[in-house]
Amino acid sequence: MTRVVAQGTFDLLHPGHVHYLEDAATYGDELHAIVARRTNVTHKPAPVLCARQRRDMVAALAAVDEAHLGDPEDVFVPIERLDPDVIVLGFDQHHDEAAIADALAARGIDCRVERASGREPKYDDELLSSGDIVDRIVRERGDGSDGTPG
Ligand SMILES: Cc1cc2nc3c(=O)[nH]c(=O)nc-3n(C[C@H](O)[C@H](O)[C@H](O)COP(=O)(O)O)c2cc1C
Ligand SMILES: Nc1ncnc2c1ncn2[C@@H]1O[C@H](COP(=O)(O)OP(=O)(O)OP(=O)(O)O)[C@@H](O)[C@H]1O
Repeated sequence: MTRVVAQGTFDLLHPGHVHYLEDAATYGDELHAIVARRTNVTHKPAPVLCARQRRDMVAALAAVDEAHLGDPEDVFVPIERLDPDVIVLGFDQHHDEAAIADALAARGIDCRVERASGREPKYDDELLSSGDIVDRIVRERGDGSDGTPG
């Protein structure tokens, strides 16, 4: 059995997330998804949804065998427990493959690091970004200041 790990924030699921997880699943037999804790999402606004809700939605996707809450402090704790054969990074994730490979080697974890493919929108109006979904909600539902009902 080849065990694969994917990870991300997975706030407000959209087809880009589904693409990433389906692509990651093709790297092995069993896909585990790690859901980032709010305190570790420092490179963009904090997620709207709590970590348990994000985990439960990711776990409901067909490509995912198990979804796990990330560790709040040490991101390598779940990796040590799951002991994957492959970690598949998202196509646009800021993580550096070589740095992760070095950290894995330092901990004696024998695991390769791959990068998933991206997914283009299928049609004009498709939103493939949690941040863009939030922006559209704020713009179109807003607080009533633009005349629309709050
Ligand atoms: C191998 C790996 C393991 C990770 N494990 C965790 C974890 O246990 N807990 C956590 O909060 N974040 C973890 N992260 C970090 C987040 O998933 C990630 O850095 C980021 O916050 C999510 O970014 P994105 O949703 O923009 O892709 C891990 C990242 C990597 C690369
Ligand atoms: N269009 C897409 N194609 C492929 N993978 C995607 C796409 N959008 C997101 N992903 C992947 O899903 C994973 C989790 O994404 P994340 O939770 O950061 O959502 P996001 O919508 O990209 O966030 P935001 O747009 O708010 O920065 C990341 O690895 C990311 O690469």
